[in-house]
Amino acid sequence: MKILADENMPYVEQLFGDLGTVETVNGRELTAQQVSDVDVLLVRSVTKVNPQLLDKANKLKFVGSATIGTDHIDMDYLASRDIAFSSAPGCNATAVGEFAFIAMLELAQRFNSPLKGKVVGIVGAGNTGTATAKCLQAYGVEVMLCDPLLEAAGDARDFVSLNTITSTCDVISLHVPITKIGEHKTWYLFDETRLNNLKPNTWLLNCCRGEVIDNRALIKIKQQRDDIKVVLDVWEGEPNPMEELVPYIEFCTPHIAGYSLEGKARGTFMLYQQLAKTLQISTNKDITSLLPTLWSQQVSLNQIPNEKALLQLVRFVYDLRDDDALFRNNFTKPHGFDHMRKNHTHRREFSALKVGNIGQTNVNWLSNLGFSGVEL
Ligand SMILES: NC(=O)C1=CN([C@@H]2O[C@H](COP(=O)(O)OP(=O)(O)OC[C@H]3O[C@@H](n4cnc5c(N)ncnc54)[C@H](O)[C@@H]3O)[C@@H](O)[C@H]2O)C=CC1
Ligand SMILES: O=C(O)C(=O)[C@H](O)COP(=O)(O)O
Repeated sequence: MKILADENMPYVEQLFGDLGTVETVNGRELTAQQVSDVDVLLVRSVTKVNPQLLDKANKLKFVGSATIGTDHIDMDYLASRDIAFSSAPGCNATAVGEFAFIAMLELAQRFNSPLKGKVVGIVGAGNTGTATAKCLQAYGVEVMLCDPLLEAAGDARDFVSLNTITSTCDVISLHVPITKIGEHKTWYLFDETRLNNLKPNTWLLNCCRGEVIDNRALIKIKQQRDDIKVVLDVWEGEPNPMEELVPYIEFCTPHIAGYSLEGKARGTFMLYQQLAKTLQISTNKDITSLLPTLWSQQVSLNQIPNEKALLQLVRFVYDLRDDDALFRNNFTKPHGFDHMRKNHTHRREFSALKVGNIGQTNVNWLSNLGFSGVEL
């Protein structure tokens, strides 16, 4: 069996090696010729899986995407060809939640304006939105959720409208899929009018898809309003972000909010399990044995961390400023955006670090945030 996989998919050989011959390719440049003789195709978000790519792939029986988003996949076409498909819902939700939380702590430090005490609006309360809310609530920050689809489906949580979010919240974090049609379409959900209506000093974070914000309108607004602070992990027109936009953004990253080692490994592992199910073979591998330990496994605290100390703790796991600096130096270089993604040093999730307490300090909220606990 020939298995063709995106080169940015860790652990693919370890997991799929026993099932067939694994070859890796540049997913953005994948051609119809390269997939013409494959049985299994494993992609990431940069590969458009459509008739143009697959028309010659007559042996293909399974397509897997190690991602949460599926906007790059023509599902109807796969169904019409009777090709099994699986994505990896939720695989990197923790990574995105922690990334958004870390970015908010960084903004708080930069503008000397504590996160604690602010109200954060989450737009899209699915896996990544909920993971973001979980971090914020563990730290004691008030969260408002906006998700008209979940609300209509009877989700028991409290929801508010998008207008309430923009008029009430100090921070807004976007976590919706990209959709171009329907009552709740998200393409340019934040258009010029909505951006104009943001209340003074709003912090706006986008970790979902670039086109949820009209990036040209964002440039225009930022030229007039320096009070709004923006963090972008995703960009309209990837892999070529608008060069004029970058100087207006506080923290810039190349679509790596979901790039924790755990998140990527989970994505590959979920596809391995789904392929095994499709082929009706039993699996004998587990994900934990694949993951290395963090360079430092444990830190001890002797007092309850204040916000500054919390930022130091999270920087110990992931320092967002490093990726921001790399971005600014590299995004205009040829293939710069994809090169940064390919060579990204996968950060670890909070759970990779054990946080213990010395003395009577209660750090339960840090376990709620995701850190592993340790008895000292
Ligand atoms: N930056 C990155 O590295 C990553 C980006 N993503 C992106 O984030 C998106 C969301 O991921 P998940 O939370 O896991 O998906 P999900 O499907 O679990 O949740 C998305 C939620 O958005 C809601 N929604 C849809 N339209 C809405 C609207 N107009 N207003 C408010 N809510 C709306 C849906 O009802 C759903 O509950 C993915 O589709 C993907 O495009 C996902 C993972 C990593
Ligand atoms: O899961 C998703 O959806 C994402 O946006 C991925 O984290 C993007 O990563 P790649 O698939 O482009 O490597």
